[in-house]
Amino acid sequence: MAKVSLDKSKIKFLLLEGVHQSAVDKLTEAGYTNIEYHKTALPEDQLLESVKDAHFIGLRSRTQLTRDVFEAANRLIAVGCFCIGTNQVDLDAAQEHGVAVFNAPYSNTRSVAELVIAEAILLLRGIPEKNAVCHRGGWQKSAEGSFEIRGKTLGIVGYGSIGSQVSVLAESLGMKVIFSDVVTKLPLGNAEQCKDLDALLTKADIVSLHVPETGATKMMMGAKQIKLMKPGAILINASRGTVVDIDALAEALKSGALAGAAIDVFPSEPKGPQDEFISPLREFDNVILTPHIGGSTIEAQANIGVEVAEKLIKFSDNGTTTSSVNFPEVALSTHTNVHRLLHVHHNVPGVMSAINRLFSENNINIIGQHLQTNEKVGYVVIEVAASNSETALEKVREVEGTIRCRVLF
Ligand SMILES: NC(=O)C1=CN([C@@H]2O[C@H](COP(=O)(O)OP(=O)(O)OC[C@H]3O[C@@H](n4cnc5c(N)ncnc54)[C@H](O)[C@@H]3O)[C@@H](O)[C@H]2O)C=CC1
Ligand SMILES: O=C(O)C(=O)COP(=O)(O)O
Repeated sequence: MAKVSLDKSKIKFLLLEGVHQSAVDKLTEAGYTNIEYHKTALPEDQLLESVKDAHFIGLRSRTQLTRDVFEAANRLIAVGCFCIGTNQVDLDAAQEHGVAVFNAPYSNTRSVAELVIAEAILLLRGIPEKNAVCHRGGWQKSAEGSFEIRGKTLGIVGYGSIGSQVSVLAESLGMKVIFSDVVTKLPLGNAEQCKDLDALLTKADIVSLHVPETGATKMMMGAKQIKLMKPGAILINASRGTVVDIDALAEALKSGALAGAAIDVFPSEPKGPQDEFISPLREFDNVILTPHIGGSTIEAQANIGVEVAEKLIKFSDNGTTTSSVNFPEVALSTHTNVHRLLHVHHNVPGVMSAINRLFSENNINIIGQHLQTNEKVGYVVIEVAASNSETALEKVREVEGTIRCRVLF
């Protein structure tokens, strides 16, 4: 019988930005040996070249997967974001090209939350300045401007996985927690939801941002919002660099309106260690600057490697799209004695009836069918007898509205 599915050794995984070895190990164990591994993000021209024959891409927050990349990646079937954020991927373009995108929504939550709490303690004690003074030979032994975090009010903006985890840790340290979110959320512990961001800003001693990058969160902490913060308050941002107006923050620090800040993410981040980190915040000793390492712990990275690799393997091996961020979710068991056609199509009237008609006209029995749709695309998995799969694949590919179709033995 003619081959209708690729050998695993021919399925190329392009792994970027030093995703953890645990991902490589998982893929290899599952028989996927064609792995192009890069420790860093690739320059755009090199990325466009490397994606040409890639079936899967694995990346972190740095690599921008634009529409141009999807246009160049003819064979691509899925993207794995080995992180939480998916703003670096043009999800609409991915969907239009029939490419499923996965991420690791929880694996580095705790790492970010721990860092935020540590920064809150250090900043309220004025440690970053005192540390800098010591390094320069000084000795600033004073309680002036140093406070315990116990009893202080933490304002969490975005009460999702990370925000709510920060909330629990903060309360365990005796902080009062308030939060704002676009969605009404069940408060954990004694936390209280504020009516809006402005209300939170006027009450919090420390404001910590945990929103995703969206149109609505872009510059949500601008000059106006920063001015609403309490005199001597502290701002922590480990969400995305576009959320804070860095120049306005620098102004507030210069004038002494804010007592300090901890910033992990920036509007423009160096591409790698070879590039200089440029920011107006470099001059402030009372600002903790970190190179986007909120989720960078050994534990988080190892877990993320396994979690995302498993999602890609499942999708490749049996078509499961559970927890995809842009694709209709179909959960499938392993298939035995049948071949599976995985058909991605535009969600327009007539596609499914055309597919079913075609099966009936060609006398191909449908053993199982699993369909899920979202607003734009439909994903149908059709199980047929092995002897029918080649013809079935040939036929369904011709159905108008088809984006892509592959077959699994
Ligand atoms: N610094 C780092 O290394 C890391 C940064 N991140 C960033 O943290 C973000 C948050 O992560 P999670 O908590 O896991 O996400 P999540 O999706 O669980 O929570 C985000 C929360 O923000 C809320 N939200 C969305 N738009 C909002 C708006 N305009 N105003 C107020 N609230 C809004 C949502 O309703 C949700 O409750 C990620 O999207 C990512 O960008 C995540 C991991 C590591
Ligand atoms: O998980 C996220 O969204 C992050 O921002 C972490 O990104 P990274 O994997 O460290 O490039």
